[in-house]
Amino acid sequence: MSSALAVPLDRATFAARTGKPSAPAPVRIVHLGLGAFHRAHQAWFTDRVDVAHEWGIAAFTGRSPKAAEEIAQQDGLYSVLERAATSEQVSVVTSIVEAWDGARLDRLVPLLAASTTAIVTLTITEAGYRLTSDGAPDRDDHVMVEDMDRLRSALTGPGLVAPDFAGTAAGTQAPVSTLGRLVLGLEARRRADGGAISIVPCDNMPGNGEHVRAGILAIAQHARPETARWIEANVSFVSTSVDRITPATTSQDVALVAELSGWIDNAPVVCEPFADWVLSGDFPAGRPSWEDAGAKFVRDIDPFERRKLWLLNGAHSLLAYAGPLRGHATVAQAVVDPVCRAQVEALWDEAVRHLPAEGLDLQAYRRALLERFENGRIEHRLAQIAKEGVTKMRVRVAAVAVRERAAGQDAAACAWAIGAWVASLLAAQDAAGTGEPATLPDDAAVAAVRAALAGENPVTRLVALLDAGLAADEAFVARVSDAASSMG
Ligand SMILES: NC(=O)c1ccc[n+]([C@@H]2O[C@H](COP(=O)([O-])OP(=O)(O)OC[C@H]3O[C@@H](n4cnc5c(N)ncnc54)[C@H](O)[C@@H]3O)[C@@H](O)[C@H]2O)c1
Ligand SMILES: O=P(O)(O)OC[C@@H](O)[C@@H](O)[C@H](O)[C@H](O)CO
Repeated sequence: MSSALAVPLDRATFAARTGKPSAPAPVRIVHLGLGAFHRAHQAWFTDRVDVAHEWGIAAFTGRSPKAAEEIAQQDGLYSVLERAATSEQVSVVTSIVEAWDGARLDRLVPLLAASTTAIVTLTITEAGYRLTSDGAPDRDDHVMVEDMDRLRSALTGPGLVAPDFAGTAAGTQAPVSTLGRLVLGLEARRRADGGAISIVPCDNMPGNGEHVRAGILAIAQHARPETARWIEANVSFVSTSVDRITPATTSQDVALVAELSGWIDNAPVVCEPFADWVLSGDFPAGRPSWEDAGAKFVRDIDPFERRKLWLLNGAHSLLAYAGPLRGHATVAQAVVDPVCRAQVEALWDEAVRHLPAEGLDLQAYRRALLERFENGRIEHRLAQIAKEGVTKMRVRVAAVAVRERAAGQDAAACAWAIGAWVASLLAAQDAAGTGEPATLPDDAAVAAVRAALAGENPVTRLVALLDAGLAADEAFVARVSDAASSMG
């Protein structure tokens, strides 16, 4: 269809054209972090299975209100453009029924308190949790530190929650971090006797359910021990491994969606056809039958998580740093570079030594990953993946290196990947010239990265940001240093 004939996407027009219900489903899921991935994954899974129209999602942005404003103008509707190597298709997702700025605590808190709300999902990026690697609130993060104190005075003060919550939200006591807001909402649920609920983090972190549980309990314990006890007894934390390559949407994608579908949609998402969701944990207040769209519910999620983080995400991070140094801008370009590809394969050889041989079909998984990476219609920018390198490299590559070294191996491919990260930071610093601060990729740990780059033995100090044991391992650091020099 010509995009000139396209019409704005909204619920009434969509219902009239398709015969689908025009009334939104009731809110039973709250989502925090209304970015591209939520729309391509959890909202898409829910949309596919919710034939009875029972599971509406109220989605909140994490930082900027922009995505919420765009989607709210379309009554929550948006298009998913699935791009395979040789074909593409567009579908409209209707499961998001409300879209809000995350700062709208006057809507968030009552929803979290309502007994009709059964599930909270999150995609706020790894850094957005503001936790240390062991799940403790990050005391070096001033937002987290200030929120913990705000919550302590808010939770012990009178008149915090509904019906007069809007006034408090505008006041100084309102938390600004996502976990702070969540603890506030859980306290409101406790006071409202809203019952049990599941929290389902969907970010790329190992043991994400347990990790977030530890953080939320520590924040609540600091604010009000009674809140922490209620959370322990009533909140189920579900761990997940999530997978669907979803790059940031471009203006060309917006135009293409109008051309292919006839909808003027200012908030489409683009992703690959592949989608995977593995979950482990309880849903005491119910859940959509996500398994009908291919989700898997397992007892032990650990092998699935490690396979995905070490193979898919590990390779992504390797390419994100090595690729630009070799002139590439996207995953599809970098993965066909013979040097990068050989290093990806070598990294995978190291990682699979620490994965169970049974049940994961590792050879087929690796072959499929290469095909997915080579899909040139998915323009996955390496610069997007390179952000938050410290958090990502810790769990995607350093975790494998630690196991390799403990097993007496040289961990050469892990060292090469970490060397690429180091080389990219050193190159950014050099590019800045004398006296100018380097323009480094976004990273919550950027101050520590800058300090490491400015001091003596920058390679050792950078490796120390990933793992102290690796930094003390002279042979390993020498390999990282050699790899970085060969790329610099
Ligand atoms: N995009 C993918 O291919 C993909 C695949 C699997 C998992 N994920 C997970 O989803 C996360 C989000 O990816 P996306 O593609 O939706 O990104 P995005 O940039 O489109 O959206 C990120 C969302 O997180 C929020 N956010 C960012 N930093 C935050 C902070 N410090 N505090 C609170 N909220 C914050 C933003 O406001 C936004 O709502 C990733 O970091 C990853 O953990 C993404
Ligand atoms: O989303 P991030 O920033 O955690 O990581 C970038 C990519 O590695 C990631 O988004 C993958 O594309 C995704 O995990 C595939 O399922």
